Amino acid sequence: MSIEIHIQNVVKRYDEGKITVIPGLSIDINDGEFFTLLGPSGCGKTTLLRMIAGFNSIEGGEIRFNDRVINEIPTHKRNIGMVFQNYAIFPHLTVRQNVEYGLKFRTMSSAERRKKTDDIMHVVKIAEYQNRLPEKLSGGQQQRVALARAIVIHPSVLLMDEPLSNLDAKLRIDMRSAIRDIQKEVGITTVYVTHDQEEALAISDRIAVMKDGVIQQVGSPREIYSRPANLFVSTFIGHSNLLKGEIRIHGSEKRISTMDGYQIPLTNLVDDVQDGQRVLIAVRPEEFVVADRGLQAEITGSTFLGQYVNYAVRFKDGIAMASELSNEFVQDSGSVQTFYEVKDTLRLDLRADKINVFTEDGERSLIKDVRTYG
Ligand SMILES: Nc1ncnc2c1ncn2[C@@H]1O[C@H](COP(=O)(O)OP(=O)(O)OP(=O)(O)O)[C@@H](O)[C@H]1O
Repeated sequence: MSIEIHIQNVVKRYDEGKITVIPGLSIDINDGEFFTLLGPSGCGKTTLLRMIAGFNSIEGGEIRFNDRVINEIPTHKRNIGMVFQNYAIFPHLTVRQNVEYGLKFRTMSSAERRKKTDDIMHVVKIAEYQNRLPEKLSGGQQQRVALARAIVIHPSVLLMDEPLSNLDAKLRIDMRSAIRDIQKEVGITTVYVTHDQEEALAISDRIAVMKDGVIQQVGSPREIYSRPANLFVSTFIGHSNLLKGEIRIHGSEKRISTMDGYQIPLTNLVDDVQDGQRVLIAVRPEEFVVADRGLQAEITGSTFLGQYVNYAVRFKDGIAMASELSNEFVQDSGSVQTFYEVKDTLRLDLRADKINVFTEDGERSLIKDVRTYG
């Protein structure tokens, strides 16, 4: 069954209404979509997920699954599958019994129950250890069991709250692709909570970035990374180097002037910028180009990371930043040096079509066509 989730102006208050955690939030989640709520600790991700699940009351607005308002519908009647960080699988039951447990409250023949369990263990790739107890499984395998138990009921909606946070770094990466593949195979509309931006970029169809209970931007991973709607999104997702600058308008041409006087022509600024307006320029590390012209920079440190060298750089106007240059890139640039040493000076140009420009207070992007709500 196809399910869209519509969240309209929902409000969450705690402590008898004294604390407002979500002041009025709206999102539409598409059928079959892998949708992620991303934000720093305490921004209200879990609170919102628990409202969708029915564990939290809703103090205003409504949540609908398709046309059906679910505000007052108890959790067990919402047909939801859930996976949390602590797996919550039963230690005294085998893998098969754990998965089958998901079907305990469904009326069906034992043959049907067995077939559904077999099918899902196959999809989630745990059939080979179906007779083992959880203590004989790795963390990743246990999380697969939890996932299998959540989806064996063919839920309308799958909710996951930081399901990978107990796993080590390597396993997290393996499991996030596994979760994504399984979700695409079964096609269940999924809401996923994480504070890990790389995980969100890797796993999601779309991401809602939240801060203090307010959505900052909704968009595809690519949109959010390359065209952040404000400074918060720009610095929360990936690394952004910040430079101060000013708008210069000469006839129909618009430029950004950095503090050391370097001028970057930009063709994609919004129409309402003013000559002399102060702005913030956000540059991803990979948007620097070693060139003959550009910002004067001095290397203040370097970290070798295999594919990349991460350089700390100081610019003439004194702002220090980290710049990641790939080894290959530095070689291909025609520079005589493959690697730079501390105290080396160089010039860094910026990829004008890639950089982002924000109002001085960081509240709004000044790049045309940036979508706040995808
Ligand atoms: N039962 C509660 N009573 C009062 N305040 C609460 C309650 N549950 C959560 N909060 C507050 O609501 C805010 C949002 O919490 P929530 O757990 O939703 O954040 P989160 O974004 O999921 O954070 P994390 O990533 O740390 O889990 C926090 O300030 C938290 O202290």
